[in-house]
Amino acid sequence: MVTLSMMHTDYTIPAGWAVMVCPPAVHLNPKRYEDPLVFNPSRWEESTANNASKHFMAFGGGMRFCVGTDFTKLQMAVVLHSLVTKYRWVEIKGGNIVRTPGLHFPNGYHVRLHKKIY
Ligand code: HEM
Repeated sequence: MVTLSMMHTDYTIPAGWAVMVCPPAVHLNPKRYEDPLVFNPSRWEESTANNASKHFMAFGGGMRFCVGTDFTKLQMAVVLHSLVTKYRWVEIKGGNIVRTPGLHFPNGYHVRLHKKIY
């Protein structure tokens, strides 16, 4: 909560306003992440940091840092890898993306998965 009106860059933050961090805006910062809108899991290959930083806060930070972080990353790697390599994806309908700045699919995004036959 801002107790006294203050200026930040060109913006005035009036007294009484709450200031919150917007993680999606942080995670889509092109100055920090190359082509942030591109699905590129390989971007994390060189990453050694496992904790929150001011540039990565998907799992919170500080003393409330998500205890499921490592489990979740492993699950996502296994499930996503399987979905992408073992199935063919066919779009059915939807797919409009709204960033507000959170990611929303207002009409849903329907796909049909076909198991690949080798
Ligand atoms: C994509 C998956 C996940 C995301 C994005 C996520 C995100 C978060 C975030 C942002 C917090 C911090 C909340 C706060 O600051 O109050 C949190 C806390 C927590 N998460 Fe997760 N989480 C995920 C998966 C999981 C899983 C799979 C588990 C358990 C197996 C888990 C267990 C917890 C617990 C217990 C806390 C509270 C930690 C504490 O307060 O000390 N999370 N998570």
